[in-house]
Amino acid sequence: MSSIRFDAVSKSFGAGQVKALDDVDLAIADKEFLAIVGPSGCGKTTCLRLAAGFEFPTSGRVLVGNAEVREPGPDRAVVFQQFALFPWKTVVENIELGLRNRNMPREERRIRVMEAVELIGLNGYEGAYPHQLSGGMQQRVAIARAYVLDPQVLLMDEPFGALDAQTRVVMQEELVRLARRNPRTVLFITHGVEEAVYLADRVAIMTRRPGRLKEIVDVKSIREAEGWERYSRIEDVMDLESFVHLRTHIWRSLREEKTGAAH
Ligand SMILES: Nc1ncnc2c1ncn2[C@@H]1O[C@H](COP(=O)(O)OP(=O)(O)OP(=O)(O)O)[C@@H](O)[C@H]1O
Repeated sequence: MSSIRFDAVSKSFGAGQVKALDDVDLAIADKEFLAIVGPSGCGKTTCLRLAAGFEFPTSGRVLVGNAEVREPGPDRAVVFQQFALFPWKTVVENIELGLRNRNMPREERRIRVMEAVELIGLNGYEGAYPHQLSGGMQQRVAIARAYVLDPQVLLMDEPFGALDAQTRVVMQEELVRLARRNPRTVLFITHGVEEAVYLADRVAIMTRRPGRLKEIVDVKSIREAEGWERYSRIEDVMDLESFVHLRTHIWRSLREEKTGAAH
């Protein structure tokens, strides 16, 4: 069981001058994919860093699998926008780094890494160095590095933000495929409304800073009712009336926050 729960979480920085989060209650179910969208600076990354154990709430509690988060742990893997691969290590060496840190025996490591290489479609590039790979391939290595640890929880902060539009689409489609084959509890931060609707089971919309939860949109029930899963291409899903409707709804809600129309 690897749910994530924010229980009345507030977070301030710098002796309280900057209030980033204000009384956030949010529950992400085991194996659920939840995306957070919200205006810049509303506290999205702060939510993720709290779940990762890189930061701690000023008040309230963050729980992963019913245990309060007190430090980073192997049950949670984090993927950031900047891939942060080691340039002097090959694809395989980059992917197996976390397993080495866990003192996993060499043969087991090899099997796990090869499975991840296969899953993420990097066969043939095992010995390549990051500078020999495109941005999309580098990000796939970063995602494989997270998956190989077989974490119960994946925390992804704008993981495709630095990619060009076409590569981004390929990565989004791949993540959906991976999520179906190997579901994990995912907290996904994005500025992309379409990306959120395409990937997530639910989309949480945050208010302007100090970030509070404004609304949670249930995408999964509509995705299932409207049979989005029949389509493997993002553009076909994005064409569906039900998709457009959800996207527009979230856009409006976000625009209210940006322009302050709701305040
Ligand atoms: N370590 C820190 N020290 C001081 N202030 C911080 C720190 N981390 C975040 N903040 C502030 O907290 C607020 C929320 O930041 P956060 O990065 O969580 O927002 P965000 O929603 O992820 O923003 P963006 O969409 O622009 O990435 C911002 O005002 C930011 O300046």
